[in-house]
Amino acid sequence: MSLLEVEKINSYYGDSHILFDVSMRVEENEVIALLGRNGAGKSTTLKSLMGVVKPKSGVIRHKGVEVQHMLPHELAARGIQLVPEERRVFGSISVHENLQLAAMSAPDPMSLDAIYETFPRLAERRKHRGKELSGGEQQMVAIARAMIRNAGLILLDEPFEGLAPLIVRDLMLVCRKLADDGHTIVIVEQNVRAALSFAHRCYIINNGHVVYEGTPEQLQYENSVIEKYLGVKV
Ligand SMILES: Nc1ncnc2c1ncn2[C@@H]1O[C@H](COP(=O)(O)OP(=O)(O)OP(=O)(O)O)[C@@H](O)[C@H]1O
Repeated sequence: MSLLEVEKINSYYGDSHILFDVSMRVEENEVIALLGRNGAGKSTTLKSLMGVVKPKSGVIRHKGVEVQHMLPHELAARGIQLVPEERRVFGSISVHENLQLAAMSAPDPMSLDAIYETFPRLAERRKHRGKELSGGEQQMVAIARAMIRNAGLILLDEPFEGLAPLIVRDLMLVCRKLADDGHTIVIVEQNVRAALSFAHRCYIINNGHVVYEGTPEQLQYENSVIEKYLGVKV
């Protein structure tokens, strides 16, 4: 049994049909990259996994239990945590206080010492206020908050968006460490090369359809797929 099984979900915004029979699976300890052009349906897929958008048909199973009817807070309680594109770090309180707040709202929080081990940069910046952090550091706080809640499945929505290349590199190292430590992650990202540098498998979505599934190694030989659906070199 996979940790997450998505079977033929169809999601809509009002009357607009956005996802068409999207199927995918996520194994425990696996990092999955969801790739595709702007407007392809990647964020809508994440929102469907998080209960923010309710699929009109299809099944989503988490640990073998059907969850497609559940509300976001019920899915969060099951250990599915979304790190949204807008990072929502509290600007007027310190990094440490931001993390403490996350720990206070979790039933069985991870220790902050363990978090600081994974994110040494946050340990250095623990006394700085949220608004004094760079975009990459804010993204680290957002990811750390999901980890503190002992997320069994972390959904990352465009974590590298709008960050300078050097900061993307730092954050990629963090993501690679999370992958090496066995965290299960679904990452939506426009920066294909960055996402594929630590993903185990990827799905490409185009016009709301899954058009490719494979490992980054397999994908690098699929020039026509890359050109048609991603428009970049991998
Ligand atoms: N709230 C909404 N209401 C109506 N249509 C929406 C809404 N959000 C997204 N869409 C449309 O749904 C389609 C898929 O959008 P989605 O955000 O899932 O794409 P994406 O692959 O994540 O792309 P991007 O990287 O640009 O966010 C697009 O055509 C988009 O215009």
